Amino acid sequence: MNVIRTAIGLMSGTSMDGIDVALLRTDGRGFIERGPFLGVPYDADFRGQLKRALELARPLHDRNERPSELREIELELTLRHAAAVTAFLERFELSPDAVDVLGFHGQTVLHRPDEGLTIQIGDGPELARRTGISVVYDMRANDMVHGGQGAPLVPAYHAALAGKFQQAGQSVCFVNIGGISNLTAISSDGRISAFDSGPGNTLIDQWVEMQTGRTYDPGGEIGGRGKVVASLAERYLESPFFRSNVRRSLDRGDFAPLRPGEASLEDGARTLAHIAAASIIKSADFLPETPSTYIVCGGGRLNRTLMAEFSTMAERLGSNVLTAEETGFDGDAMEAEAWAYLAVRSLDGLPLTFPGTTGVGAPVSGGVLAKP
Ligand SMILES: Nc1ncnc2c1ncn2[C@@H]1O[C@H](COP(=O)(O)OP(=O)(O)OP(=O)(O)O)[C@@H](O)[C@H]1O
Ligand SMILES: CC(=O)N[C@H]1[C@@H]2OC[C@@H](O2)[C@@H](O)[C@@H]1O[C@H](C)C(=O)O
Repeated sequence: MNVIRTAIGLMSGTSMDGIDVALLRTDGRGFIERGPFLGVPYDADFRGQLKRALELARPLHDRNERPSELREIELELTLRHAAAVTAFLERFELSPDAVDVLGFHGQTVLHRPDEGLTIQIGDGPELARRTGISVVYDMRANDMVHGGQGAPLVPAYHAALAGKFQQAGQSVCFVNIGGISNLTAISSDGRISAFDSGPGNTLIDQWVEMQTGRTYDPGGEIGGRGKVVASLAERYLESPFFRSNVRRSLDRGDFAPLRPGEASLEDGARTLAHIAAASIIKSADFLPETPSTYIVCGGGRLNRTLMAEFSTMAERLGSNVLTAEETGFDGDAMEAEAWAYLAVRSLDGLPLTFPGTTGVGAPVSGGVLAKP
């Protein structure tokens, strides 16, 4: 009999906009009962500390190494996650005793799959002590030890959600448009193909923040007033990343930001939205079949300019584009839900990654358990 557990997933992603908190009741297999979600934004000062953490991590070669300043940021990140859990429990009137496990992603500060190196800061034992709840953390490392890319990990959860579409004989592709975008395609006969597909919001965010101080393009309104600069789009879309047969997982800094003066604010935002959309379509060429339906989650689904570009390109190829909400999901919550799901799978020693998701040689579990 599979044990159903109550799990809370904690995701702090490459956009560094805050902590996503989501509750799931699941057996880590086919039983999934989604619970509430809470987004806890970071203030500008801590976002600055996280960006500093990326700089501090750059010279590292050992995933456990923590120079003192990086260790301080890691502790602050951990305390903020503990506070987010407390706020979540209070908001939804839940006792810590009602929660079996926290799935704790932490913050990726360095990701070099070619070197078999990925570093997420976040102190799992400290989070367990602070919350009184068991924590599964460090879920990417074991995949890399076994030759995988260490990312993406949400595909195991997407595959569990796709069941209702498979029954209809449809091929469906989940698209997470986060800082980086990633795809999980489930073919009509159930085969999973997943990989990072290119820059998502991160180039748009960096461009808008550099020009206006705002951290993103709300609704894609700025881009909506611009036009695509073809020469800039070609520069990004000609990247070897889109031609390689090896699907590499990406780090936030793998695509250089636009430089000041290369375009007007509006044209730059529009061009980068176009690049984010075109990246998905170009990467989808590596899927075994063109998806009948794309289901878009992640913050990028709220950029109407990006979504209009993507819908036009996808529909030209005969695919339908829906947002997570149009298919009964919560596009903001899915990554945190996935981390709750993966934490339960980790407790049962079930695989988190597969040859079709990270390129790992064989299905492998992962994660480290810290008890309070
Ligand atoms: N209302 C909005 N309009 C336009 N864009 C938005 C809106 N809300 C969020 N975004 C975009 O979504 C981003 C956050 O998305 P999300 O939380 O999915 O990224 P992430 O999880 O940090 O990234 P990753 O999945 O790469 O780790 C923001 O940085 C912003 O670019
Ligand atoms: C190393 C790392 O943190 N990668 C992230 C990033 O953000 C999106 C994409 O690249 C994805 O591969 C991954 O996160 C999601 C949650 C994943 O592992 O599925």
